Amino acid sequence: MHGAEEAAGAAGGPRARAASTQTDSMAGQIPRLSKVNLFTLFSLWMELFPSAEQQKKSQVKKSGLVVVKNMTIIGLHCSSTDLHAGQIALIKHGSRLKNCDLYFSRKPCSTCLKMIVNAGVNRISYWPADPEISLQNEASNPMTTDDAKLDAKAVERLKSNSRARVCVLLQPLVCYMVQFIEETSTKLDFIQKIAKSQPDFNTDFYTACRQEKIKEYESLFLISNEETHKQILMTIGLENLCENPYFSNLRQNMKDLVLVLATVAASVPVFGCFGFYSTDSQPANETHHQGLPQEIARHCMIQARLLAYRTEDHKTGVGAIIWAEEKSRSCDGTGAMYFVGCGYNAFPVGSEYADFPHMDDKQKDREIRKFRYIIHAEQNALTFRCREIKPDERSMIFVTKCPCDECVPLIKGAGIKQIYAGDVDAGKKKADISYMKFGELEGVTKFTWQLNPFHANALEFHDPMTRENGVQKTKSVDDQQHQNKKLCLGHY
Ligand SMILES: Nc1ccn([C@@H]2O[C@H](COP(=O)(O)OP(=O)(O)OP(=O)(O)O)[C@@H](O)[C@H]2O)c(=O)n1
Repeated sequence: MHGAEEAAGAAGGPRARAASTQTDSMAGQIPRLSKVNLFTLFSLWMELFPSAEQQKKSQVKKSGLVVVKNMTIIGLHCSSTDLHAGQIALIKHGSRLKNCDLYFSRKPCSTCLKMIVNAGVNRISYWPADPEISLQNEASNPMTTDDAKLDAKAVERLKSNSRARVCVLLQPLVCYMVQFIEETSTKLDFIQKIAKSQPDFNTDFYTACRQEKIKEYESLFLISNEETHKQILMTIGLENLCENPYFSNLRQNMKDLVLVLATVAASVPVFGCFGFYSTDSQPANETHHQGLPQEIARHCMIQARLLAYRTEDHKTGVGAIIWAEEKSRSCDGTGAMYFVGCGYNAFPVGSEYADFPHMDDKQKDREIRKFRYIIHAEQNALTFRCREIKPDERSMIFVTKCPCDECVPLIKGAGIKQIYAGDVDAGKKKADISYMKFGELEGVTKFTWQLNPFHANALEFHDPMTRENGVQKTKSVDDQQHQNKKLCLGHY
C-alpha cells in the first residue's frame, strides 16, 4: 500500500523508526492512521466482506486477512464456507508468503498456522478478541470448547517453535483521530449528496448510521464482559495483557479502532435509493461494464476511505483501491474478486516533509503550491499494484474523490474498466488541478454516488417517513434485486 515510501513506517520499534522517511516527520501535522492500524482495520473490514454464501453457525469464525510485503498490501482475503483465510492465503500466494506480514482479524487456528509458518512468513498479527476457533459460549457447549482449547494450545506450541513472530500489533490512535474522521466524513460527496436531499440540509442520518455501526461492530469485534475477555486472553497466550494498566489500555485501543471503523463505514451509508450508479450508455450485454452489487461497491469504497486517512495532503485526503474479477469464482471468500493495488495521495517516495510545498491555491505564488509535487491516490495505486490489469477481466478502481485530468487518461490507459467515485468536483476547473475529463470519459464505465436513476420512486422512497432515527429501515425493490444479483458475481 502506498502513498509515499514508508519502508518500515508506522510499525514502530527502533529499527522501524530509523528506516522511515517522511512518515515520522509528517506525524503531528494532521492526524494520520499508522500503517499497522490501517492493516488491522483492513483485516477487520475484510471479515465483513459481503458474501454470496450463507454463513453457517459454526465454532469456526469467518476471519479477514491482509497480506503485507515490505509494508505494502499484496492480498486481501476472507474465509469462505470451505476454507479459512489462512488456507486461502496459502493457495493464493504459496511460497510468495515468505517474509510477508499477515494481519488476521482473529487468531488463526493450528491448521492455518502450521502452513503459514512453514511458508516462512515474518510476522503474524491478530486482533486479540475471540480467535478463529471460538472460545466463547463455553457454558452452552463445553465439548466444542475443549477442542478449541486444545487447538489454542497447539497454536502456542507452533508459535514458540517457529521463526515467525506471532503477536498483537495494535497502536494507540493519535489524538483527535476519530473527531477528524467524523468531520472530514461529513464533507464528502457521499454524505453531502444525501444531506442536500434532507430537510434543512442536515447530517443527522450520518450520526444515526454511525451509532448503529458502533453497536454492530462492538458486538462483533469486542468482548463486552471483561472477565470473559481475560479468560480468552489467558487461553491464547496473552496472560501478560491481563493485568492493568495493560488490560484496560488494550481494551481502550481496541475500542478506539472499532470506533474508527464504524465512523468510516458510516461515511458511505446505506441510505434510501443512494448508491453507485452509471448513466453512461453501454452495450447491454457488455459484462465488463455491468455494475457491482451495491454492498460490494460500498465495501470497496470504504476501503478507499480508510486509505485516505494515510494522506500527506493537509487539506484533501484521497484513497484509491483497485480490484479485479476473475472469470470464475475462486476459493476466496471474496468470490471471484481479487485485490490489485491501493494508494493514497502523498509526496514522492523517500521525500522529507520540508522537501515540497504543502499550500493550495490560497497561496498566491504558484511555485509554492503542492499540486505539481503530490502523487495522487490513483497514481500510487497504479504504480505500486501487485497484479497486472488484464484486458479480458472486469477491473475497477474505487476513488474517494473525482479523478482529475491527470488521472483519467492513466486509468483508461491502464485498461481499468470501471470507476467508482464521488463526482462533486466533476466539470470543475480549479487553479492548478481540473476535473474536466471525467465527464467526457468513454470506454470506462463511471459509477457515481447518486439517487438510483432507474428507480421510478426514488424520491418518494426517500421520504423521511420511511426511516427510523434517520436510518433507512426497509429495503427498496432495487436493493433487493442487488442483493440477489450478488449471487451472480463472477459467473459471467
Ligand atoms: N482523484 C483525486 C483527486 C485529487 N487528489 C488529490 O487531492 C488534492 C487536490 O484536491 P482538491 O480538492 O482538488 O484541491 P484542494 O486545493 O486540496 O481543495 P479545494 O477543494 O478547497 O480546492 C491533491 O493533493 C491531489 O493529490 C487525488 O489524489 N485523487
